[in-house]
Amino acid sequence: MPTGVPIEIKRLSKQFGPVTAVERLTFTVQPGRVTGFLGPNGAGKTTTLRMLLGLVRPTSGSATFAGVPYASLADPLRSVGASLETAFHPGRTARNHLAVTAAAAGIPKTRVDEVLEATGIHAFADRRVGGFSLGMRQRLGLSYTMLGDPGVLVLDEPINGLDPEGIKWIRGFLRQLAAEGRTVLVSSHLLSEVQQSVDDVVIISKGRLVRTGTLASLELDVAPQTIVDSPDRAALSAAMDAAGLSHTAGRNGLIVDEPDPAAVGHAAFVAGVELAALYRLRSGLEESFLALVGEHPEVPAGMPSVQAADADRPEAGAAAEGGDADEPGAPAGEPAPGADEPDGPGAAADSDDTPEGGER
Ligand SMILES: Nc1ncnc2c1ncn2[C@@H]1O[C@H](COP(=O)(O)OP(=O)(O)OP(=O)(O)O)[C@@H](O)[C@H]1O
Repeated sequence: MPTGVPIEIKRLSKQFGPVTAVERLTFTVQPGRVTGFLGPNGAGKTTTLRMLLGLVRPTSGSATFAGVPYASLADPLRSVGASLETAFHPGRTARNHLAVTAAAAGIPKTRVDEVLEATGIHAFADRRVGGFSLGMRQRLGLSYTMLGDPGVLVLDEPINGLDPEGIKWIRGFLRQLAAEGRTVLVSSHLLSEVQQSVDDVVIISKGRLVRTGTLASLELDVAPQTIVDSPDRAALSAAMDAAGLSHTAGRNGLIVDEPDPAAVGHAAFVAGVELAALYRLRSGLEESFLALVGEHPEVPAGMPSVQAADADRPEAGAAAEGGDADEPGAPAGEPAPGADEPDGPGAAADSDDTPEGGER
């Protein structure tokens, strides 16, 4: 069974002329786990992966497999399977594509059928790729990455385009690869897309690292807040101030940085303020992610923001109207808790190389 090695990104930067695509990125991807490499469009994911695979020269820093750059790997196809930039000719069959690559890499022909079986497209092996759906192409891309039975998999948006059944399948597939001890790095611009597949996350925004850690640690970060309202909001605000509870004004009341509605209710009670609503507001993981990458979902005024914020049921005795969630993007949205600053200002890694032309 192939064993994975860590992917090590160290102070990696890439400058394209005036555009800083990646800036001093440092993180490690561990074997035996599925890691989500996340960030909105344009965050620098593809550029990072291209540097990792030796397709783009870094301006500074390094991207290696246990210290070895891709270009120096003794047997790249058997070490690293990558779905980046795999273009399939529409007129050729799936089997033909894989057979050609296998022959060139000295991989036995029998492996072609094995990977087609493993990715569930064996029945379509002799069909032309031009007729494949996006989901079938994704599976073919995965077959390709698996040809050399590599210990490391680098998959660019592999879930994009899959139907619900395909999504369910790939979750199990990725988990199995990690359980076998492989290193599995999966990029996506949506946390919700990979949330059920990944153990760890690396989140980037504008080329910079904003967060690494386990998915569970990100979940813990989703700090609930309390919504409280009163016929006399000014008095309520003063009551919160008096109790030392920081808050901001929302559409449905005050948003208080306190997870326990009882504490908020008590503060109002002490000040003799009548309440009209009191309930807990809990943001979802996706909102936490959006806040981290600086993209707050907008919800039109008056619309229940069900997808933007998942308000807990109003607490007993509260007069909340239908558990209407308040402001979207509710977590305080510290842009980078745990952000890794790999080096200080003026570090050598800051130096800008001359950008190469013609890349991409
Ligand atoms: N060859 C290039 N020349 C100039 N700018 C580039 C080049 N490649 C990428 N960029 C810029 O670098 C930034 C990061 O792009 P990149 O494609 O790495 O982001 P991404 O996170 O992969 O986004 P997406 O999911 O949309 O591909 C963007 O501003 C992009 O326009």
